[in-house]
Amino acid sequence: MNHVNSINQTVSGLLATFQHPTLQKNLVAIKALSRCELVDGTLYLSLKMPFVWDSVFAQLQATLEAKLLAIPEVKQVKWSISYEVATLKQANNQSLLKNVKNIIAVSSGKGGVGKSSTAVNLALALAKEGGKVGLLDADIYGPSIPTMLGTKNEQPLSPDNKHMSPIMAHGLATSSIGYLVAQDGAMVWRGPMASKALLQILQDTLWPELDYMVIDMPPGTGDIQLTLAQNIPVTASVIVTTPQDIALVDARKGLTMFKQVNIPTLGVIENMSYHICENCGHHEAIFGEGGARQLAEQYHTQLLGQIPLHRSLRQDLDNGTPTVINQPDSEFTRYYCEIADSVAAALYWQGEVVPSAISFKQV
Ligand SMILES: Nc1ncnc2c1ncn2[C@@H]1O[C@H](COP(=O)(O)OP(=O)(O)OP(=O)(O)O)[C@@H](O)[C@H]1O
Repeated sequence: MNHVNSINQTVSGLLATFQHPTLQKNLVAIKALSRCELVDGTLYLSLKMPFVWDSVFAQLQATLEAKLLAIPEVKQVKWSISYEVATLKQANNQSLLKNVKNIIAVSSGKGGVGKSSTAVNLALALAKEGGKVGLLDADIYGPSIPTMLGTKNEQPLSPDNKHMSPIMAHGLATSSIGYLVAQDGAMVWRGPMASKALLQILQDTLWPELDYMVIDMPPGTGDIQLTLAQNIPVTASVIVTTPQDIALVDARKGLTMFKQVNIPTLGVIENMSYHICENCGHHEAIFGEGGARQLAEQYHTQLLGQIPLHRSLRQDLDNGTPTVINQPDSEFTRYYCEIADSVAAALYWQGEVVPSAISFKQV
């Protein structure tokens, strides 16, 4: 066997041993290695992944670095990662939205559990992990995304008097009904009207090419949510809950609703899992413990992650710079990034890949 082949085989063998919850098949099986080349003692390793994975990529490097440096010819390793995010088939065979590969609906059975906060930080974390990401605020009752992103005084421009440009915020392409109505304008929407308005915003926004669009759905499981879920070309959903019993009862209704309309659920995110005392760092489970995990098990889905209740998370949102932006190196951002990787991976493994030739076809 020649030298090059033997290094290739050693590297592949090592890569194949790397295990992580985001990998249902190993890196070699999914043909993730796009470059393996030894030049003057430097081993260039490049991965191309079908879902965002930056944080796990850092873990991979830490796990394998020493083993790679133990190969006699290798003096140093230069890693890189790129993405060709897969388009997964939409639920209910809905037509794809132009430029948008995958749509993730973030829902909650009950109001006030932190659905919008989670949607915003999840979208930012998907971007931080390597994706091109959009965020649509579909919470027609109280569109809070513009406040959370610090864009509430902005108004979308219309370059052709028909479509509108998204508002760019912290690297996300965003749109919200909040950009179009007066801030104190009380909105009384009936199901079909709300759904029509939302679909129009979704379709009339000039979205750039996006790997993931996160939709902040209105809270609850009534007619409006059902109509929206059925009419938006959603790929999959995520349910946000707190560990409190009453929130869990409503989260259950959310899981049932998506099942009824055949939209797969990727898992449950538990927000306000425990309170972190600002003075002493003590963790207290003020809303109870273990509820979301049990819920996920009962519905054969996964607990995607747990976010603590902490004053700085609220402050960051109130200031228009969510935690993933304002505290990029914090433990909170790490939690959101881990959730983002789990969401992106679950979407890929649960879904059916649409060949890339038709994935950008306009509807
Ligand atoms: N983990 C957290 N720690 C601290 N504050 C939080 C956390 N999650 C959410 N909040 C705060 O709780 C409030 C409600 O959050 P948010 O608006 O995201 O809830 P929601 O479920 O989207 O509400 P609605 O149902 O009204 O749309 C906000 O002020 C937000 O800043």
